[in-house]
Amino acid sequence: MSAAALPPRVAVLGAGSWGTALAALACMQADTLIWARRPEAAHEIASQRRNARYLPGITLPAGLRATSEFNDAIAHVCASDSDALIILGVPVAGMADACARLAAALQGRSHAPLHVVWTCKGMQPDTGLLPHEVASAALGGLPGVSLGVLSGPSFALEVARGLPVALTIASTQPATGNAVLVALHGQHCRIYTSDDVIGVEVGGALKNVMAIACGISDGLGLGANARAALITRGLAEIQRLAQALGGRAETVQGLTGLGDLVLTATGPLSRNRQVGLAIGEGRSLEDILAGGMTAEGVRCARAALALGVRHGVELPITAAVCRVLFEGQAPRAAVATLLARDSRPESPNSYR
Ligand SMILES: NC(=O)C1=CN([C@@H]2O[C@H](COP(=O)(O)OP(=O)(O)OC[C@H]3O[C@@H](n4cnc5c(N)ncnc54)[C@H](OP(=O)(O)O)[C@@H]3O)[C@@H](O)[C@H]2O)C=CC1
Ligand SMILES: O=C(CO)COP(=O)(O)O
Repeated sequence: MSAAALPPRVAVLGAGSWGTALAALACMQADTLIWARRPEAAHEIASQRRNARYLPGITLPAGLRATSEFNDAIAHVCASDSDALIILGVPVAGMADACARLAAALQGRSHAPLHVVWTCKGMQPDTGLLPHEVASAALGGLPGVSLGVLSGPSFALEVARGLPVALTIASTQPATGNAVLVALHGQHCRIYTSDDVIGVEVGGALKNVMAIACGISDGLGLGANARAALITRGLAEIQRLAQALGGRAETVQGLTGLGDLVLTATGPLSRNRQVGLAIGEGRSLEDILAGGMTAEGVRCARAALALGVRHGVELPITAAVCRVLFEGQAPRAAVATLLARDSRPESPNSYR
């Protein structure tokens, strides 16, 4: 697959840090409009070239247009006479809402092939549904609409600064991979393609939980050896769940699994790691999340554990994170419990 075709029109729905950084990237080669639900956020992007709350210090490209009118964003892509791309930049908690809104806005509109891709990393808290299940329920039956997930190791602030990044688009529809490739693959951004939607989504969801675990360990001052062990055994845990759900081990070992796990578990910009660090230093979860920070590993930990139970997959690190976050177990006691487990073969599948 090459990036030879004309770039599609792009609408980015959600103007937080990642939506804005992706829109800034896309507008370098595609006609791009970003939608923010708050009018003042759209106005700040359009008139001041800034999104100070989410990307402090960044000047956005002059070519990026913004709106707070949802229908304007949908009209922008539907007006295209060739393939167009919608990127959902909302967290997993806003995914069902955004998909329902999108489905309603598309009713009765004609459009060329429309590719809808999401960037969220997590699971629905109550149901454990992965993002593709949420998207399929709302959008799956719509004619001319195909779906995919865009993921990988990518701190929004670094991307907004024009630093290099590699991302993976996973879709069962090659045309969706191609639309993302043509819109985003370029000087600073490499796009890889995959058809393993489940593997990509489980990697993105669980790496946040592992980043919390590594943050806790570092906050306790347990050292680099402990962090390396958590990353490696965390990867094995992610692989077990991904395979049980139908994903592939090779995907977990790629950008969206290992790559994003290493980034998030060690990178100072990670909000999930910051949550873990603060817990390890003795702060309460309520206090840490009081400012409204997006840290999807918190709610994902419980959903993933329940999913593991349903599928007979043991997730010891996820279970330890849950005990610390939700059951009041002291972080040091959780570490002791992990260390006291019986020895076993290192293979990720030795648990099943
Ligand atoms: N930040 C990063 O480096 C990366 C993030 N991601 C993933 O991308 C997703 C978005 O994260 P990120 O941009 O960081 O999050 P942020 O917290 O920075 O921003 C979230 C944005 O989504 C908006 N939003 C939230 N709920 C809804 C909703 N129901 N309808 C419409 N808009 C909504 C918020 O609007 P408002 O401002 O009005 O509250 C805000 O603009 C997450 O799943 C994250 O894991 C992936 C790769 C990198
Ligand atoms: O997903 C991310 C980088 O790929 C961002 O991680 P955090 O949500 O922990 O900040």
